[in-house]
Amino acid sequence: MSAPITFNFNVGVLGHVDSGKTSLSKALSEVASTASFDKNPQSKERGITLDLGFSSFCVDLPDHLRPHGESTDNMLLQYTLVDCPGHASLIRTIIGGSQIIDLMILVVDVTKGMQTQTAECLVIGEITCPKMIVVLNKIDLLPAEKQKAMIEKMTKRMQKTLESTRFAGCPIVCTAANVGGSKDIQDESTESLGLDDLVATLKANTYLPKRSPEGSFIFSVDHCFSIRGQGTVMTGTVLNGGIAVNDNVEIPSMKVVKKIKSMQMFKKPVDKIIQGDRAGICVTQFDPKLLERGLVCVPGALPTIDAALISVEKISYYKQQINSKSKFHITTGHETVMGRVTFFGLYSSENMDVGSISLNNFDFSKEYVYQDELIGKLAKSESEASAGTNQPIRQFAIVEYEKPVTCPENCLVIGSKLDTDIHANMCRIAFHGHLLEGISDSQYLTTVLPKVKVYKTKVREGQVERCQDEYTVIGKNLFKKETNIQTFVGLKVELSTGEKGVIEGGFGQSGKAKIRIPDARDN
Ligand SMILES: Nc1nc2c(ncn2[C@@H]2O[C@H](COP(=O)(O)OP(=O)(O)OP(=O)(O)O)[C@@H](O)[C@H]2O)c(=O)[nH]1
Repeated sequence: MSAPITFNFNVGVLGHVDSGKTSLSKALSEVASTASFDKNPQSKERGITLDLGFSSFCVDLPDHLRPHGESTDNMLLQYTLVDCPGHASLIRTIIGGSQIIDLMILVVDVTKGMQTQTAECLVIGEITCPKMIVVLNKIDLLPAEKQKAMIEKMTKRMQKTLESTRFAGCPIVCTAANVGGSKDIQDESTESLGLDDLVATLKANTYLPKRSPEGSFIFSVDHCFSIRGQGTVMTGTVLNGGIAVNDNVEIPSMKVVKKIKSMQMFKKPVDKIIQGDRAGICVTQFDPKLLERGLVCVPGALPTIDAALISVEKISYYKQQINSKSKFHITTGHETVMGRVTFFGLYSSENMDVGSISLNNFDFSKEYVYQDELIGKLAKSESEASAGTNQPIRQFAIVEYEKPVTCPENCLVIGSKLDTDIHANMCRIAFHGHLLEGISDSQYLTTVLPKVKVYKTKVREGQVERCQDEYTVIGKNLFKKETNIQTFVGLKVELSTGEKGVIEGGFGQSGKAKIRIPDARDN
């Protein structure tokens, strides 16, 4: 029989520390590759491959994924499980792998429910993952007589939590990945419950992700070792594009270009690899200690930058104040480096295509207003922003990195405070966005940054001079004669009578302002 056609589907296994991610990944691989639902002998042959948190198993391609009614006899679906660490490094690892995670399994310890990192994983999932399955693990720890009721209660609680997320209504499955919780998950005799149900749910929620060989080849290396007489092997995942044997790859962190001698996918030699594939790439010899983890690409595809213009969206679970000019851990693509962040907002309704935004597009003299802690007041929608509140329509930031970062264009950016005590029960992820422009010319930055003026949030008091009409009053003593009132248009005003209005513009030449009281119309 000819070699089977294998489709690959990447599953991220995430959850709080000790929820049972590793146990579940192991049990899932074993159950799936030995269970009766696999009639194809090839799937067993491929078995489990374990390396640094990655494992994989194959099943027959489920019917709903069969292309155009073709027979699936010789088609396999390979699941690659990415068992993500539950600790602080989680964010780095997950964001690193997020571009290839097609579905996330969120593991919850059923005896504990949502924990801090469960929430963080949910946040990361919302940013990066199209689909999710929740697994309530360790059901064996629930007393038999109360098991059903407790599972129901926890399921309801999870459903409620998920209601406000993109994952509302996602499947919730109960398991015991390691009945009795033997400390040694390598123990062959471990017993599990609910795994068949999980595999069935996983299959039902699997889709064939679009993988493209187009675009610049970018490969995330998670392991590197040398084979005497052959070369150095880098194992990892193709994030973008594709590459073939004999092509050259660049290792930006080492500033070298190497020729690809051979490649393997799950122990079988291959000539080409494309986006989403997990592979080992053997290149001409170099010291593997110099590259434990990192990115590799076609020469020139990954610029190194010192600063960046990014788009910004606040994470609602992050409760601390976010001040402009403060420092965050900034994960840009695959690297996490401290950065000083200057936030600013675009208030103008000017039609700007975010994809084409660069610092050159901004007219820093008049179009935009900047505030500190502005991000905390993010508008929920464009209509809210343009309805006359002082909310920016879009938010941006300039990040100045403490050391240079090598990253793909338009990559994901996440701002977090990873030094927050993990036990403090607080979400550490503050905002996310995309890289809009990398800046490697620090001189350019010194000319641009001073133009981003930060206005402190201030309350000014003035008096109503007179009512101009039913809905408009003229206010005085709010601004100085020389102030450009245009930059304050849209800001909120509250009258001592409790009515709320917005600044509509200047009035006359002496710093007076026209204030619209929309509520007056409704009364
Ligand atoms: N009773 C019971 N114990 C379990 C179950 N699943 C895992 N455990 C135990 O829980 C502990 C943590 O399991 P791991 O699989 O290492 O958890 P993890 O989430 O991968 O842990 P980190 O990677 O450290 O975050 C181990 O002692 C396991 O044996 C289960 O279903 N039932």
